[in-house]
Amino acid sequence: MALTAVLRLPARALLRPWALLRGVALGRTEAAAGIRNGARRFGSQHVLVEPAAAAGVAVMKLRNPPVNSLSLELLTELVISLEKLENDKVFRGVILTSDCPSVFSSGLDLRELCGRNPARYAEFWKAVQEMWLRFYLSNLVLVAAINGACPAGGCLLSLTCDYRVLADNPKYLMGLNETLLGIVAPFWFKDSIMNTIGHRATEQALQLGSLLPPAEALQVGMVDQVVPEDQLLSTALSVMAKWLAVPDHARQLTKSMIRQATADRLLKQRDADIQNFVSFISKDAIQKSLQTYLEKLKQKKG
Ligand SMILES: CCCCC/C=C\C/C=C\C=C\CC(=O)SCCNC(=O)CCNC(=O)[C@H](O)C(C)(C)COP(=O)(O)OP(=O)(O)OC[C@H]1O[C@@H](n2cnc3c(N)ncnc32)[C@H](O)[C@@H]1OP(=O)(O)O
Repeated sequence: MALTAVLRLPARALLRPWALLRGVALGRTEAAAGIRNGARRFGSQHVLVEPAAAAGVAVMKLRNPPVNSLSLELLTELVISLEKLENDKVFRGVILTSDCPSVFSSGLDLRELCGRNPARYAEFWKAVQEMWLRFYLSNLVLVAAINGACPAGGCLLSLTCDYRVLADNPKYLMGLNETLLGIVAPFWFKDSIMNTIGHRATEQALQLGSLLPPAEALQVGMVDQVVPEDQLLSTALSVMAKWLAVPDHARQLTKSMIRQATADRLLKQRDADIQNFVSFISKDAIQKSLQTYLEKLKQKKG
């Protein structure tokens, strides 16, 4: 960034050097446009973060076209973006949504699960764990504004949030469909859904790999609200206002009291969980199953 451009920045941007670094990553025009609007706007290649109209609230958009598959890069950038917001005392809440049309996130990037070596599988799985732990235990209020299909890892990401609003569109299916791919959701995926929809509903949803349309997702408690698509963001903002009316320290300690034990189950056995994943995913039968699923997805278009 040229010195003249730096000098034109408001003082508050200069106090946050990472905002400048992001400006460099974004390209000068986009960063400058954000600041000209009186709002700090930043992003990485796959995650766009901009302040919402409401004070203290940021909107975090996933942008890994075409379907926001959770690649190692996207997972890493999500964690970095959240950490930056947590360290910036201005922000108290985040609305998580998608920048890709009609898909919130297609889940873990299947290309990360096929044909890689054990070291890469281990690195990828560590990033999945990290994303889940950081989002699940975040001090910030997280509201998911789900504006598209939300299978598997996409559903998991939304389950880390404190509240989920889903746009009412019959194509926006949601759930943990791992069994349909011939794979098994790890225990912490299961814990996330069970803490949300309860034991009996989880028995069915997880074994059947159910992908639920909005009305059913609402009925089972997978989401808290279903609204017309054009009201998604305004609803998420209203929900956020209600959550931010509670003093942070009391809400944060309460959240941690409810969630820490679930996170600790993974924290106590992170390495074993990685080893489990690597040996499971490396099996020939699992690789075959995933390849077939990926090919079917590709053929769907033809
Ligand atoms: C006992 C021990 C247990 C140990 C635990 C071990 C293991 C657990 C392991 C793994 C857990 C994994 C969880 C996951 O998240 S797996 C991912 C599951 N995701 C899905 O099933 C969703 C698949 N995608 C879709 O259904 C559709 O794409 C979607 C509804 C999201 C969007 O449909 P749309 O019609 O708009 O787009 P498409 O034409 O289908 O897709 C466009 C393009 O993108 C490719 N693609 C789709 N999803 C993925 C993905 N998840 N990863 C990578 N690529 C994806 C698709 O193939 C198309 O590609 P192309 O044809 O344009 O090249």
